[in-house]
Amino acid sequence: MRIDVVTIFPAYLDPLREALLGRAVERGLLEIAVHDLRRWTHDVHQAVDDAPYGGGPGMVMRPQVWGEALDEVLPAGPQPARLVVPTPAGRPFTQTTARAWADEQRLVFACGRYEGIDERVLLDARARGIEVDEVSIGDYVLVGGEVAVLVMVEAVARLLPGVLGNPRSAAEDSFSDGLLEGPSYTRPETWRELAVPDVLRGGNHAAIARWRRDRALERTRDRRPDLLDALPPDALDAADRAV
Ligand SMILES: N#Cc1c(-c2ccc3ccn(Cc4ccccn4)c3c2)n[nH]c1N
Repeated sequence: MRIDVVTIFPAYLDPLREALLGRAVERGLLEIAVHDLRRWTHDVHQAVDDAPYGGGPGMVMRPQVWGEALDEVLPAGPQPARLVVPTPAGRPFTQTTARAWADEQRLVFACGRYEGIDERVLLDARARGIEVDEVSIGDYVLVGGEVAVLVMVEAVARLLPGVLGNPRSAAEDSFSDGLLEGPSYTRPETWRELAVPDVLRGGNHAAIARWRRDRALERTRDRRPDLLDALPPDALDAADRAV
């Protein structure tokens, strides 16, 4: 997979070169290129924004600059690519989204700032046959798209083959079965007079699986009842429903 990110703050994306993702890039499991949007300005001030038509607070990012940038980074043509535009007005980005995007050959992220990007940039991309997803990482307002891109790139990249040391981690993490993960423990057996639950030290794998499922159901019911409501009818068996 190749990932391109266009932004006026390229350094915001430096964390993509660190740790797990940095190692994945070094190992050739994915490519990441970050582009400074100001490269496509032609004025001495390198202006990327202007006042909104119709008035209102803040500024809007100019279509000319974005148009030239995306013409170069995401040229029209038969390449399967997806343009992702983070926005507070977007569809929710979820684990399901991450899984779908993990199958893409190319993802191009457009990081807006100010009050966002002129709508015609997205219309033009769609008119050029490019899949455009406007997505939000949560119901709160950030200052720009860069942090959202860090979140989404990590969520997608960890699903790529070979990126995680243990592929079971991605298959069994939160949301993989529609539930939140339950509590985890490691050594020592007792810490500040708090003991690890006996069942986890007992070696009975069926009992451990049951205990973990029960804790996941309890936690999901307590913190995210909406996820329980969204489960398919046959997702919970009688033992689950008794929790
Ligand atoms: N994903 C996501 C986001 C964002 C986000 C993403 C991109 C931009 C580009 C500019 N702004 C500031 C801004 C403030 C007010 C109205 C419009 N835009 C962004 C915010 N906020 N919250 C999320 N979950």
